[in-house]
Amino acid sequence: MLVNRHTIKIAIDGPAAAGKSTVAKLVAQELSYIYIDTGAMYRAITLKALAHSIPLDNEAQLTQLLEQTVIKLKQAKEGQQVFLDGEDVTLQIRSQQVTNHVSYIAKLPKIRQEMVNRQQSFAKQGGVVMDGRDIGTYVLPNAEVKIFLVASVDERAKRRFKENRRKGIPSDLEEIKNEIRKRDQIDSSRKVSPLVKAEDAIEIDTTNQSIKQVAELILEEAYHVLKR
Ligand SMILES: Nc1ncnc2c1ncn2[C@@H]1O[C@H](COP(=O)(O)OP(=O)(O)OP(=O)(O)O)[C@@H](O)[C@H]1O
Ligand SMILES: Nc1ccn([C@@H]2O[C@H](COP(=O)(O)O)[C@@H](O)[C@H]2O)c(=O)n1
Repeated sequence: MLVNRHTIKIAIDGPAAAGKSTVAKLVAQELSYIYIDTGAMYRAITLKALAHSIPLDNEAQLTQLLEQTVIKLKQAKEGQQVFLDGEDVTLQIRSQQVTNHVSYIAKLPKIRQEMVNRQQSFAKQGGVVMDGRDIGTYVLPNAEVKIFLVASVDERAKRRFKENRRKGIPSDLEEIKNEIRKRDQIDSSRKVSPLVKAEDAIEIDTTNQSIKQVAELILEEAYHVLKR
Protein backbone atom coordinates (compact mmCIF):
# COMPACT_ATOMS: atom_id res chain seq x y z
CA MET A 1 0.00 0.00 0.00
CA LEU A 2 1.42 3.33 -1.07
CA VAL A 3 1.33 6.26 1.35
CA ASN A 4 0.31 9.26 -0.74
CA ARG A 5 1.92 12.52 0.20
CA HIS A 6 0.03 14.37 -2.47
CA THR A 7 -3.15 13.84 -4.42
CA ILE A 8 -3.77 13.80 -8.14
CA LYS A 9 -6.65 14.33 -10.52
CA ILE A 10 -7.77 11.45 -12.71
CA ALA A 11 -9.86 12.20 -15.80
CA ILE A 12 -11.82 9.37 -17.42
CA ASP A 13 -13.55 10.08 -20.71
CA GLY A 14 -15.10 7.96 -23.42
CA PRO A 15 -18.28 7.15 -25.31
CA ALA A 16 -21.58 6.00 -23.80
CA ALA A 17 -21.57 2.83 -21.72
CA ALA A 18 -17.83 2.24 -22.11
CA GLY A 19 -17.60 1.53 -18.38
CA LYS A 20 -16.39 4.95 -17.20
CA SER A 21 -18.48 5.32 -14.06
CA THR A 22 -18.03 1.69 -12.99
CA VAL A 23 -14.25 1.87 -13.03
CA ALA A 24 -14.10 5.50 -11.85
CA LYS A 25 -15.96 4.47 -8.68
CA LEU A 26 -13.56 1.58 -8.04
CA VAL A 27 -10.50 3.71 -8.61
CA ALA A 28 -11.82 6.50 -6.35
CA GLN A 29 -12.66 3.96 -3.64
CA GLU A 30 -9.20 2.41 -3.76
CA LEU A 31 -7.47 5.79 -3.51
CA SER A 32 -10.02 7.28 -1.07
CA TYR A 33 -10.64 10.07 -3.57
CA ILE A 34 -13.91 11.76 -4.38
CA TYR A 35 -15.73 10.54 -7.48
CA ILE A 36 -17.58 12.95 -9.73
CA ASP A 37 -19.89 11.73 -12.47
CA THR A 38 -20.29 14.83 -14.66
CA GLY A 39 -22.87 13.13 -16.90
CA ALA A 40 -25.19 13.12 -13.90
CA MET A 41 -25.11 16.94 -13.89
CA TYR A 42 -26.18 17.17 -17.54
CA ARG A 43 -28.83 14.56 -16.84
CA ALA A 44 -30.14 16.51 -13.84
CA ILE A 45 -30.69 19.72 -15.79
CA THR A 46 -32.29 17.71 -18.60
CA LEU A 47 -34.75 16.20 -16.12
CA LYS A 48 -35.67 19.68 -14.89
CA ALA A 49 -35.93 21.15 -18.41
CA LEU A 50 -38.26 18.32 -19.46
CA ALA A 51 -40.38 18.83 -16.33
CA HIS A 52 -40.67 22.56 -17.18
CA SER A 53 -41.37 21.77 -20.87
CA ILE A 54 -38.55 24.08 -22.00
CA PRO A 55 -37.60 23.49 -25.65
CA LEU A 56 -34.19 21.81 -25.69
CA ASP A 57 -32.78 24.30 -28.19
CA ASN A 58 -33.74 27.40 -26.20
CA GLU A 59 -30.26 28.14 -24.87
CA ALA A 60 -31.17 31.40 -23.11
CA GLN A 61 -34.07 29.90 -21.17
CA LEU A 62 -32.13 26.73 -20.32
CA THR A 63 -29.12 28.70 -19.14
CA GLN A 64 -31.34 30.81 -16.92
CA LEU A 65 -32.89 27.62 -15.56
CA LEU A 66 -29.46 26.15 -14.82
CA GLU A 67 -28.33 29.31 -13.05
CA GLN A 68 -31.31 28.95 -10.71
CA THR A 69 -30.63 25.25 -10.14
CA VAL A 70 -28.65 23.58 -7.39
CA ILE A 71 -27.12 20.25 -8.37
CA LYS A 72 -25.39 18.42 -5.55
CA LEU A 73 -23.37 15.24 -5.87
CA LYS A 74 -23.12 13.33 -2.61
CA GLN A 75 -20.58 10.56 -2.11
CA ALA A 76 -22.44 7.38 -1.17
CA LYS A 77 -21.33 3.80 -0.53
CA GLU A 78 -22.72 2.66 -3.89
CA GLY A 79 -21.14 5.57 -5.79
CA GLN A 80 -22.85 8.89 -5.98
CA GLN A 81 -26.25 10.33 -5.09
CA VAL A 82 -27.58 13.20 -7.16
CA PHE A 83 -29.72 15.98 -5.68
CA LEU A 84 -31.60 18.45 -7.85
CA ASP A 85 -32.75 21.47 -5.81
CA GLY A 86 -32.64 19.27 -2.71
CA GLU A 87 -34.54 16.32 -4.21
CA ASP A 88 -32.82 12.97 -4.64
CA VAL A 89 -33.03 12.26 -8.40
CA THR A 90 -30.35 9.54 -8.54
CA LEU A 91 -32.71 7.06 -10.21
CA GLN A 92 -34.87 9.48 -12.21
CA ILE A 93 -31.92 10.87 -14.18
CA ARG A 94 -31.26 7.38 -15.62
CA SER A 95 -34.69 7.19 -17.29
CA GLN A 96 -34.85 6.51 -21.02
CA GLN A 97 -36.52 9.88 -21.53
CA VAL A 98 -33.60 11.75 -19.96
CA THR A 99 -31.06 9.56 -21.81
CA ASN A 100 -32.74 10.30 -25.15
CA HIS A 101 -32.65 14.08 -24.64
CA VAL A 102 -29.53 14.86 -22.60
CA SER A 103 -27.10 15.28 -25.50
CA TYR A 104 -29.22 18.06 -27.01
CA ILE A 105 -28.85 20.16 -23.87
CA ALA A 106 -25.21 19.16 -23.39
CA LYS A 107 -24.25 20.61 -26.75
CA LEU A 108 -25.31 24.17 -25.83
CA PRO A 109 -22.17 26.31 -25.23
CA LYS A 110 -23.56 28.36 -22.31
CA ILE A 111 -24.79 25.26 -20.51
CA ARG A 112 -21.37 23.67 -20.92
CA GLN A 113 -19.58 26.77 -19.63
CA GLU A 114 -21.66 26.82 -16.46
CA MET A 115 -21.20 23.07 -15.93
CA VAL A 116 -17.44 23.26 -16.48
CA ASN A 117 -17.18 26.08 -13.89
CA ARG A 118 -19.06 23.97 -11.35
CA GLN A 119 -17.03 20.84 -12.13
CA GLN A 120 -13.74 22.69 -11.78
CA SER A 121 -14.76 24.02 -8.39
CA PHE A 122 -15.70 20.48 -7.23
CA ALA A 123 -12.25 19.31 -8.26
CA LYS A 124 -10.58 21.83 -5.95
CA GLN A 125 -11.56 19.60 -3.02
CA GLY A 126 -8.47 17.39 -3.48
CA GLY A 127 -7.89 13.93 -4.92
CA VAL A 128 -10.56 13.38 -7.52
CA VAL A 129 -11.65 10.90 -10.15
CA MET A 130 -13.95 12.60 -12.64
CA ASP A 131 -15.67 10.96 -15.58
CA GLY A 132 -17.41 12.43 -18.60
CA ARG A 133 -16.74 13.43 -22.20
CA ASP A 134 -14.50 16.51 -21.94
CA ILE A 135 -12.69 16.06 -18.64
CA GLY A 136 -9.18 15.49 -20.00
CA THR A 137 -9.62 18.08 -22.74
CA TYR A 138 -11.50 20.97 -21.07
CA VAL A 139 -12.51 20.47 -17.46
CA LEU A 140 -9.22 19.22 -16.02
CA PRO A 141 -6.64 19.78 -18.76
CA ASN A 142 -3.90 19.48 -16.11
CA ALA A 143 -5.11 16.14 -14.76
CA GLU A 144 -2.08 13.98 -13.98
CA VAL A 145 -3.80 10.84 -15.31
CA LYS A 146 -6.05 10.93 -18.36
CA ILE A 147 -7.84 7.83 -19.57
CA PHE A 148 -9.97 7.37 -22.68
CA LEU A 149 -12.10 4.23 -22.37
CA VAL A 150 -13.53 2.62 -25.48
CA ALA A 151 -15.34 -0.62 -26.34
CA SER A 152 -17.19 -1.83 -29.43
CA VAL A 153 -20.79 -0.65 -29.79
CA ASP A 154 -21.98 -4.26 -29.71
CA GLU A 155 -20.22 -4.92 -26.42
CA ARG A 156 -21.43 -1.67 -24.85
CA ALA A 157 -25.01 -2.35 -25.88
CA LYS A 158 -24.82 -5.92 -24.52
CA ARG A 159 -23.50 -4.64 -21.19
CA ARG A 160 -26.28 -2.05 -20.91
CA PHE A 161 -28.86 -4.68 -21.89
CA LYS A 162 -27.61 -7.02 -19.15
CA GLU A 163 -27.57 -4.14 -16.65
CA ASN A 164 -31.20 -3.34 -17.47
CA ARG A 165 -32.14 -7.01 -17.09
CA ARG A 166 -30.44 -7.09 -13.67
CA LYS A 167 -32.43 -4.00 -12.67
CA GLY A 168 -35.69 -5.41 -14.05
CA ILE A 169 -35.93 -2.69 -16.72
CA PRO A 170 -37.41 -4.04 -19.98
CA SER A 171 -35.24 -3.10 -22.98
CA ASP A 172 -34.37 -4.06 -26.50
CA LEU A 173 -30.77 -4.71 -27.60
CA GLU A 174 -31.16 -3.05 -31.01
CA GLU A 175 -32.77 0.04 -29.48
CA ILE A 176 -29.94 0.35 -26.98
CA LYS A 177 -27.40 0.04 -29.80
CA ASN A 178 -29.14 2.81 -31.75
CA GLU A 179 -29.40 5.08 -28.72
CA ILE A 180 -25.69 4.63 -27.93
CA ARG A 181 -24.72 5.36 -31.56
CA LYS A 182 -26.94 8.43 -31.67
CA ARG A 183 -25.62 9.85 -28.39
CA ASP A 184 -22.00 9.24 -29.41
CA GLN A 185 -22.65 10.95 -32.72
CA ILE A 186 -24.16 14.09 -31.12
CA ASP A 187 -21.49 14.19 -28.39
CA SER A 188 -18.62 13.78 -30.87
CA SER A 189 -19.85 16.29 -33.42
CA ARG A 190 -20.88 19.23 -31.24
CA LYS A 191 -18.96 22.49 -31.73
CA VAL A 192 -17.96 23.04 -28.09
CA SER A 193 -15.83 20.50 -26.22
CA PRO A 194 -16.82 17.47 -28.25
CA LEU A 195 -16.13 13.92 -27.13
CA VAL A 196 -12.56 13.40 -28.26
CA LYS A 197 -9.50 11.71 -26.80
CA ALA A 198 -7.07 14.18 -25.21
CA GLU A 199 -3.67 14.04 -26.91
CA ASP A 200 -2.03 12.92 -23.66
CA ALA A 201 -4.72 10.40 -22.67
CA ILE A 202 -4.13 6.68 -22.46
CA GLU A 203 -6.67 4.77 -24.51
CA ILE A 204 -7.95 1.51 -23.02
CA ASP A 205 -10.12 -0.77 -25.11
CA THR A 206 -12.30 -2.57 -22.56
CA THR A 207 -14.13 -4.79 -25.06
CA ASN A 208 -12.35 -7.94 -23.89
CA GLN A 209 -11.31 -6.83 -20.41
CA SER A 210 -13.05 -7.30 -17.10
CA ILE A 211 -14.02 -4.39 -14.86
CA LYS A 212 -11.27 -5.43 -12.43
CA GLN A 213 -8.63 -5.53 -15.16
CA VAL A 214 -9.55 -2.04 -16.38
CA ALA A 215 -9.57 -0.58 -12.86
CA GLU A 216 -6.15 -2.16 -12.20
CA LEU A 217 -4.68 -0.63 -15.35
CA ILE A 218 -5.84 2.82 -14.27
CA LEU A 219 -4.61 2.33 -10.71
CA GLU A 220 -1.23 1.18 -12.01
CA GLU A 221 -0.94 4.44 -13.91
CA ALA A 222 -2.09 6.46 -10.89
CA TYR A 223 0.43 4.79 -8.57
CA HIS A 224 3.14 5.33 -11.14
CA VAL A 225 2.40 9.08 -11.15
CA LEU A 226 2.06 9.23 -7.36
CA LYS A 227 5.49 7.61 -6.90
CA ARG A 228 7.25 10.26 -9.00
N1 LIG B 1 -15.01 -4.10 -18.53
C1 LIG B 1 -16.28 -4.41 -18.37
N2 LIG B 1 -16.70 -5.65 -18.58
C2 LIG B 1 -18.01 -5.97 -18.46
N3 LIG B 1 -18.99 -5.10 -18.12
C3 LIG B 1 -18.61 -3.86 -17.88
C4 LIG B 1 -17.26 -3.43 -17.99
N4 LIG B 1 -17.21 -2.13 -17.69
C5 LIG B 1 -18.46 -1.75 -17.42
N5 LIG B 1 -19.31 -2.79 -17.51
C6 LIG B 1 -20.77 -2.74 -17.34
O1 LIG B 1 -21.25 -1.98 -18.45
C7 LIG B 1 -22.35 -1.15 -18.06
C8 LIG B 1 -22.05 0.28 -18.42
O2 LIG B 1 -21.01 0.76 -17.61
P1 LIG B 1 -20.98 2.23 -17.04
O3 LIG B 1 -22.33 2.66 -16.60
O4 LIG B 1 -19.87 2.30 -16.08
O5 LIG B 1 -20.60 3.03 -18.37
P2 LIG B 1 -20.42 4.57 -18.60
O6 LIG B 1 -19.31 4.72 -19.56
O7 LIG B 1 -20.30 5.29 -17.31
O8 LIG B 1 -21.80 4.91 -19.29
P3 LIG B 1 -22.54 6.31 -19.58
O9 LIG B 1 -21.59 7.16 -20.30
O10 LIG B 1 -23.70 5.94 -20.43
O11 LIG B 1 -22.94 6.86 -18.24
C9 LIG B 1 -22.53 -1.41 -16.56
O12 LIG B 1 -23.57 -2.35 -16.41
C10 LIG B 1 -21.22 -2.00 -16.10
O13 LIG B 1 -21.38 -2.89 -15.02
N1 LIG C 1 -18.51 15.73 -19.33
C1 LIG C 1 -19.68 15.40 -19.91
C2 LIG C 1 -20.51 14.43 -19.39
C3 LIG C 1 -21.68 14.14 -20.01
N2 LIG C 1 -22.05 14.83 -21.09
C4 LIG C 1 -23.36 14.65 -21.72
O1 LIG C 1 -24.25 14.00 -20.83
C5 LIG C 1 -24.73 12.78 -21.41
C6 LIG C 1 -24.96 11.77 -20.32
O2 LIG C 1 -23.72 11.36 -19.79
P1 LIG C 1 -23.55 9.92 -19.11
O3 LIG C 1 -22.08 9.83 -18.83
O4 LIG C 1 -24.39 9.91 -17.89
O5 LIG C 1 -24.04 8.92 -20.09
C7 LIG C 1 -23.71 12.42 -22.47
O6 LIG C 1 -24.24 11.62 -23.51
C8 LIG C 1 -23.31 13.80 -22.97
O7 LIG C 1 -24.27 14.31 -23.87
C9 LIG C 1 -21.22 15.77 -21.60
O8 LIG C 1 -21.53 16.40 -22.64
N3 LIG C 1 -20.04 16.05 -21.01
